[in-house]
Amino acid sequence: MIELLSPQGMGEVDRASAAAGVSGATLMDNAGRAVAASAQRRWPDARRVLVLAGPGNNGGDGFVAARILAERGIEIVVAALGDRSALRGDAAAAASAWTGETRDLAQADYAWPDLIVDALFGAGLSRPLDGAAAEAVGRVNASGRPVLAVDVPSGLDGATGEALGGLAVQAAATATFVRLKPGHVLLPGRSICGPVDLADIGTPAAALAAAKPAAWLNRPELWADAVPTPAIDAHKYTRGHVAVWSGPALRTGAARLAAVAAFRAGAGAVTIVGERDALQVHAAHVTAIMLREPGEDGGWADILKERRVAAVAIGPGAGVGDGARLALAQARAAGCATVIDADVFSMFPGDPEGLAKLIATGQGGAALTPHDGEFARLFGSAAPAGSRLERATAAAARLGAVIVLKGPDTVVAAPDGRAAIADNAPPDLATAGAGDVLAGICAGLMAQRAPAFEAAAAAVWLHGEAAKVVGRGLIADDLPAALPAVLQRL
Ligand SMILES: NC(=O)C1=CN([C@@H]2O[C@H](COP(=O)(O)OP(=O)(O)OC[C@H]3O[C@@H](n4cnc5c(N)ncnc54)[C@H](O)[C@@H]3O)[C@@H](O)[C@H]2O)[C@@H](O)CC1
Ligand SMILES: [K+]
Repeated sequence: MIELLSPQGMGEVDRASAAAGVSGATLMDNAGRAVAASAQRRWPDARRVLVLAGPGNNGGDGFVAARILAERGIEIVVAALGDRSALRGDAAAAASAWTGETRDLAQADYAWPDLIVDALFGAGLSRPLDGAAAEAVGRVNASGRPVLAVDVPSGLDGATGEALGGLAVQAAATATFVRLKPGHVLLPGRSICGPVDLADIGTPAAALAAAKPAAWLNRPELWADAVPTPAIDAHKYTRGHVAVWSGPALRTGAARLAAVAAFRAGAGAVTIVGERDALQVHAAHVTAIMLREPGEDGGWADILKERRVAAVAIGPGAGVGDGARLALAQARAAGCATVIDADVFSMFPGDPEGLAKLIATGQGGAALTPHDGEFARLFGSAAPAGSRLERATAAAARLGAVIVLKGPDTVVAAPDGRAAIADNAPPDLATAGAGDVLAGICAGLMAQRAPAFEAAAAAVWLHGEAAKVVGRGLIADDLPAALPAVLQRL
């Protein structure tokens, strides 16, 4: 499992390393060597390297990398921010061990190098860049030279993936240590970092053991054990029955996309429930999917109970009428796992507590799948602040449900604080109906008894992989049909 550690957590690990017998100087030496290795692996032909060294330990890593690369015959100039005598501790020692050319940052020649190593600021960045640092970053970005960033590109907040004050070095690659940070994965950070090399720098296991991950990268190792494969004696209802609530006749597409996706994700049976005129439209499109009127068989609540519905998807094309609201309440009361999307968020504008109360009436797992706009609508003026990771985590705790904050870096967060960030969604997924498919996959997995967090994380990953199978020209209708190829690979 790929853990993400906050920059603050990383600092604690570094301090615990010293207590466990591995000094900061050793870690810095290993970090600088890792930077030199990345530089030579990625830019084997670089003969002239400009190292920008800042006033803290990130700069210290830069001085070590400068020394190692110079020992290997590469021409190095270090351009340092601030006075060398102001350096402290390990960074001061690393700077003293560097005997080659050093100039003031303002004197750096950006036309000279084949490669720039950015060791201005790392985890210690505490405010937007200004003055000489800001000017240097502007010149680096205008230089057209490739940049290898040390730990994080200077200006980028490793916790949030945001450039503080909107200014950060644009790296061609980033060399980081021990663990990825959320800012390497969340956008725009992921784009600002380029590909990230992760190096072990000899951190003792005891120092890492106490570190609580800020999140995980959304990969199958995180949820594969919780996503079932059908048992040999399975029949359609034991595999899991999904009911999808449909809106009116002229808005049936979203519910149908969700229903087909739930089926492809492994539900044994899928029923679309809606008014007769809507079902007539569905009937022209679906075959194995069952169609029921909410009034039939004694009503929606009875369908849920008698047909042993395990999971309900409600929201895609649902409309905001009383019918959908009642259907949601009855799904919760019936103990169904519930995926809540789209129109449901418009039923509770600025009233997340109202939705939380309704969710709490049932025992089934619940996953909410808003995009940023729906998230804002649901939370109104009391929306949680911070990065997408922080907002999703806070929202999950407030709602007592899993939150899937959709976007190119979808965050899945659980009320207990676990979170997963996806980095596998191609831009082709920015297409109408893709969210309905995601809700359906999630419901299909929850119907198979996957817990809400694992089901949601798996759904997000499968959705991204299915989109990659289709590639350019993708429309949402293609996604369910691409799922078998992805499921086969698991
Ligand atoms: N033992 C350790 O702690 C290790 C740390 N490592 C490196 O150390 C880095 C963290 O070092 P530090 O905590 O010293 O932090 P940084 O080197 O990122 O920067 C800290 C310094 O910059 C100043 N500063 C912060 N924001 C500023 C701004 N906007 N403008 C001007 N000055 C600003 C701070 O006051 C401080 O002097 C990591 O990113 C990593 O590269 C590695 O050497 C591995 C071991
Ligand atoms: K840096």
